[in-house]
Amino acid sequence: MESTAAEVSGELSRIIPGHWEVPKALRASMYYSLMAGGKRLRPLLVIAAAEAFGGSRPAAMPIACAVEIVHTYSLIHDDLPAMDDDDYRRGKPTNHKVYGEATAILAGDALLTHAFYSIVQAGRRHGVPAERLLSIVEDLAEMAGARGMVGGQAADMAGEQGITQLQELKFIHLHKTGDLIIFSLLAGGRIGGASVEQLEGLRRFGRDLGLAFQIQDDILDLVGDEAKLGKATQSDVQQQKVTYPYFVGMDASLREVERLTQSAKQALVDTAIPDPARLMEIADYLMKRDH
Ligand SMILES: CC(C)=CCC/C(C)=C/COP(=O)(O)OP(=O)(O)O
Ligand SMILES: C=C(C)CCOP(=O)(O)OP(=O)(O)O
Repeated sequence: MESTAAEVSGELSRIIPGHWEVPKALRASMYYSLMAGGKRLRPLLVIAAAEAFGGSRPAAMPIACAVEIVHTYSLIHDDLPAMDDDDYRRGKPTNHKVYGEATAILAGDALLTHAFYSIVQAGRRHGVPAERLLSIVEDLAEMAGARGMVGGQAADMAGEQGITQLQELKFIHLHKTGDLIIFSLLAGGRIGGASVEQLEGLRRFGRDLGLAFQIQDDILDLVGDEAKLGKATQSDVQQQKVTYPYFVGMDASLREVERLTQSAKQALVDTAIPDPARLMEIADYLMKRDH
């Protein structure tokens, strides 16, 4: 997983074509957050899902980069004063702290737009059929936008004054975090030529994995090590956020991460996927992660 993540980082480091004339501060700000590290979880899922069906890694790579580009934009915007107002991300000062709010907003905008350019490169350079790319573009527009990640973030912002029901928090988790994880799996599956039933299995896997991942993020927000996480935890912020353990307690939250991870893996067992080992491995790794 580490070497695949390093390969993704290598690709991300040259994502903007060299001959494009891009204002210096904008280019620097985009690369600052893209290259600040991060687990590269979503690209790993794209590649593992593609390879689970015998899909080619070079063909999956532009899609893997696209989802990390969207994720990075979402973190830049999430950290802005108008949203979470965070000072640290991926172990470094947040984008707006270094480049200012205007450039940080524009870097996010440019990254989001660039994701669609990157998806198209899978067709231009690696011959991925246009019909598959159309479905991938459609999925990304749906799952990163108003019905997906942005919708989840909007619900999160609206609930800042106090979420009163676990059901509301689950909606936020499913969309602000889960949808991009589901997208990654579906896109990888599409690159590998997965059938409709197999895509449904990947969707079930992604849904439970995404929920487990965000509950784990909430747990680490309370008991995690800031140095390892590279971002502030609740011990360090003014306003306490309503997180999963707030509703059910820490022990039940840990058990829920385990239950959802098992349920995610079961979705793969129930679906005929030629080689699901790497996807299973990622699920197990995420359950034990400390950053
Ligand atoms: C459209 C936008 C801006 C989407 C942001 C989506 C997102 C998953 C933010 C991080 O959530 P978080 O605040 O729970 O995580 P962290 O602890 O990493 O800040
Ligand atoms: C969706 C959430 C919880 C925001 C952080 O995502 P990651 O934990 O994947 O962040 P990086 O490793 O990419 O920095």
